[in-house]
Amino acid sequence: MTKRKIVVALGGNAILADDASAAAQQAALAETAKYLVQFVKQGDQLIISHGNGPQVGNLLLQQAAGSTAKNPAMPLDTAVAMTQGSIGYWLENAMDKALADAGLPQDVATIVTQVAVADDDPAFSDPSKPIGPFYTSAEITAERQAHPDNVYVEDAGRGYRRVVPSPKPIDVKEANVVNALVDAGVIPVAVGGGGVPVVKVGNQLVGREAVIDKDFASEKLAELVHADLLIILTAVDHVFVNFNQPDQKQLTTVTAAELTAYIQDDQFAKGSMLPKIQAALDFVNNRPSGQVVITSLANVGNFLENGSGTIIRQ
Ligand SMILES: Nc1ncnc2c1ncn2[C@@H]1O[C@H](COP(=O)(O)OP(=O)(O)O)[C@@H](O)[C@H]1O
Ligand SMILES: NC(=O)OP(=O)(O)O
Repeated sequence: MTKRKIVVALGGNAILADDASAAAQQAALAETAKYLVQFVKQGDQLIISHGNGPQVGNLLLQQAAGSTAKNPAMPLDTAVAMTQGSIGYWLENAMDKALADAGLPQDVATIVTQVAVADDDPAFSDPSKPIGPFYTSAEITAERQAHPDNVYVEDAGRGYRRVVPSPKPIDVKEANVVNALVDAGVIPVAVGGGGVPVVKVGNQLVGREAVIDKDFASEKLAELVHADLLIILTAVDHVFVNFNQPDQKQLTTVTAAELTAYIQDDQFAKGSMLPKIQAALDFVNNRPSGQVVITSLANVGNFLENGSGTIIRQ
């Protein structure tokens, strides 16, 4: 069997459900790693990416709470890098154990990844990426008073959440490093939290306070490393049309043209499934030999056995 190069993007539930403690997130990743090792077992070359919305928002709150003149809070770009480090550590640690349990020799290495964005991206003046915890309507007034510069929005009936700018990724600075690691048989963890947003000023990359969508960043990386497959793991086994309606229908294999028609028909929720679909379209349009799979961690075994999941191709 030929080796496939796969970028796998981990959704929120792969790391954090309700309990934001380090122990609970590590326990979730220990389970996640067992699923990911199934790809390695069958010979695929993996590159792992992950989100950081809850974690980076929590980190900013911790920074603000302990901030003094001698111990200042770090800016958002640095906080994104910090979550790449913490989640990367948890992932390496969990994957090391799962690989050893399966008798596999691969090493795992986290790359602190810088992702280029455009300074004139309209997202900088229109914050949309939810980060950190949910607030009730009773809590949000105090939160707004404590942090008057922050923007908060109501999130689909689930409470209020801080939102920050989320510019589109243009380039991944460390893409060649990621590929070199893959060629050396290492499993890289890269573009964590969408990557650290940077803009180029002369020869200097300068951080920008934003959180890039991890599905868009994973797509860009998949393009740049010439991946065969982009797998977006989330909470659902399939993408649906008429989602949550009595006549909902799961999508199995779907073409870019069909997906575009479904977008025009408003089938995918903004801020949840829509960015995944847009990332999928970008990948198959920019890399016509590539495919995208959207499914859940729990369904990985079925995907490997019989192709279960939503498969998107040109
Ligand atoms: N058409 C759709 N088909 C499937 N899921 C959908 C659809 N529209 C919205 N969703 C929701 O989108 C969620 C995935 O988005 P989100 O939770 O933001 O992703 P992540 O796993 O990256 O955190 C699914 O769990 C599902 O509840
Ligand atoms: N950076 C990012 O997209 O994180 P989430 O997937 O956790 O929202």
